Amino acid sequence: MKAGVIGATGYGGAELLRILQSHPHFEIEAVYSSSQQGKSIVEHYPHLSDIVPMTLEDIEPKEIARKTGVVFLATPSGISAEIAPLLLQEGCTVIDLSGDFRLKNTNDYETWYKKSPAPKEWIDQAVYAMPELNREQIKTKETKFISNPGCYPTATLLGLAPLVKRGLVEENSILVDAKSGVSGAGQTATFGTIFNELNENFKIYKVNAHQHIPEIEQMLANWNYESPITFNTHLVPMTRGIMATIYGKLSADVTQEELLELYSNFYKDEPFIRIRPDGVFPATKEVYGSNYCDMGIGLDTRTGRVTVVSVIDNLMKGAAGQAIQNANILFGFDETAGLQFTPVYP
Ligand SMILES: NC(=O)C1=CN([C@@H]2O[C@H](COP(=O)(O)OP(=O)(O)OC[C@H]3O[C@@H](n4cnc5c(N)ncnc54)[C@H](OP(=O)(O)O)[C@@H]3O)[C@@H](O)[C@H]2O)C=CC1
Ligand SMILES: CC(=O)N[C@@H](CCC(=O)OP(=O)(O)O)C(=O)O
Repeated sequence: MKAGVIGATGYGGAELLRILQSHPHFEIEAVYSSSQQGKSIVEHYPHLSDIVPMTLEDIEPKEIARKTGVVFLATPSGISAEIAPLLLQEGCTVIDLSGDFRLKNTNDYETWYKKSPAPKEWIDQAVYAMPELNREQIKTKETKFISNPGCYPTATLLGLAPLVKRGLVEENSILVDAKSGVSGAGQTATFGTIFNELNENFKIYKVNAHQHIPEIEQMLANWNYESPITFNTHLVPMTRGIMATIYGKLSADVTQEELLELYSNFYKDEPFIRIRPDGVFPATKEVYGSNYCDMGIGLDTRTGRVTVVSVIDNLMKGAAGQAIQNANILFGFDETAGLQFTPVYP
């Protein structure tokens, strides 16, 4: 299957190329750029020098449709909203990594992203695709447009799903304390991401205003958890990794043993989910460079609250890895194809 990557010069794009390069069923047919057309991708990313030295091409939807069977959009929010409809109209199968097609309610998009939403007809066609939670919907023959989930929502929703789907969390009790490495902010430096600001520092940002809050709440509402969550994000001086520490008040008497059993059973057939044994909690390095989401679960018997720790690599399970997992499902390939990376450690 011939694949194209738009936004190939970005971090998400580079990670897609790293995976696609050795994927057994996809081959990189073309890479696209809005600012570096005519240059080789290797000039921008020398670490990719063993892929065919590919020249970055102009984003021409007709030509992209002619050349590729699937196109990955690793472009910023606001940009995907413009490009995806043009590609879909030409008959492309599109996997979009941005936040532009995740929120079904366009008012939510305007409120949280502070931008104009994508056309509603295309938002309605996009399948919000987190394989562990809605695999069957991704598999349907009509699916031509995947909206890949956000990095924080991936770690958070995978951590919450077993509890919330079983109705084990009290309304108005979920708090999420999330931390990310700096590659989550993409490759363009801002004041907050320069070395002096990051080094030996630890910062909270977008307090109670992160654009991933409505994405998480949208899915929780599908599981009949209707109340808002408290969700905050922190920037950690590391390159990759997300840790979501999730707290919720339990609505029934359950033991630590039962909680571990619940999580182990819920994810027992999932190739990319690993549940730690009793008393063990994952660290971000334990998933670095891989498509895993690792979790640890701890019951606090004094407060009746549960703590779930969920870690992913933001560029893998949080972006490019999940996008390839979705593409594998969409095209009927083995879901783990091209994604069997053991984490890089230490
Ligand atoms: N980084 C992460 O961990 C995650 C990122 N995402 C999402 O994935 C997408 C890509 O993120 P990331 O790779 O980090 O971002 P980067 O900023 O690293 O790269 C984005 C790329 O988009 C391209 N671009 C910028 N403006 C335009 C434009 N007007 N038209 C076409 N292309 C444009 C640029 O390439 P060029 O100038 O060559 O066109 C740029 O390299 C974003 O929507 C992000 O929110 C989602 C989950 C996690
Ligand atoms: C560390 C960092 O800055 N992370 C970004 C993640 C953005 C992202 O992935 O944007 P989407 O909304 O398109 O998913 C942030 O918190 O905004």
